[in-house]
Amino acid sequence: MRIDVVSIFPAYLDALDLSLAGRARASGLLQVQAHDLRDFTHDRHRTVDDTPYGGGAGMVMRPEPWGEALDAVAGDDAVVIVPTPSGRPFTQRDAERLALEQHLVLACGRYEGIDQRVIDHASTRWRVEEISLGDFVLNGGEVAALAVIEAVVRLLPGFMGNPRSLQEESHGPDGLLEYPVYTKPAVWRGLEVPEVLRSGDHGAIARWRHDRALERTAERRPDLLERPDDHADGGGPEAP
Ligand SMILES: COC(=O)COc1cccc(COC(=O)c2cn[nH]c2)c1
Repeated sequence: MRIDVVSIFPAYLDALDLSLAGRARASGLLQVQAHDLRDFTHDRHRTVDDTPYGGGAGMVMRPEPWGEALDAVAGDDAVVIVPTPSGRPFTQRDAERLALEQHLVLACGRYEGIDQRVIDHASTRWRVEEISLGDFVLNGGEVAALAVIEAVVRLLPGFMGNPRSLQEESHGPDGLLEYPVYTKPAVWRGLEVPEVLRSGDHGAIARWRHDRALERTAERRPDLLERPDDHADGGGPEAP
């Protein structure tokens, strides 16, 4: 897989060298390249933003540099991913789907956003996905891009140390949150590990874990229990 990231702060992506993606890159199965949007400007001040038509606070990212950057970076098979507060919610299902792609281009917006014509024009040439990581606002797409890259890269075959751990994780096939986990010591600050987990009774352990996952999901994410088809693979009967 190849991942290109376009940003006015390309150094943000250096963090990938520290993470799983760093190992994956070493294995040659993944190429990640950050690009400075300002390299696609031609004025002395390398201007990337301007005042918004229609007025309003803040600045908007100019279309010309973005047009040239995407032309230079995105191949025909690329999926252009634009993190934005106004995007569709990004879920584990999306990470799984994107992990099957050959080329991802992350377009990191800043200020009040990127001129809409960039998205409109890009959509005539590539698959473009505007995605949201949550109902909050960052100063730019870089942190979101790091999160999307990590969520995708960890699913690539051969990158995750122990593939089994991919099956039993939150937002996994059963669509529930992860159950609580414990390790040694058996007693820590007077707190004991639940007895069942040390019983060796794997059936009882599986039941206990499912019950805890259900409990936690009902408590923290009741939405995941309402429409199973949105979150789990298959799940309940198809809606009529
Ligand atoms: C068309 O897309 C754009 O214009 C993107 O522009 C911006 C502007 C400001 C901040 C961001 C970064 O995304 C988020 O803040 C975000 C993503 N998920 N939750 C919060 C992106």
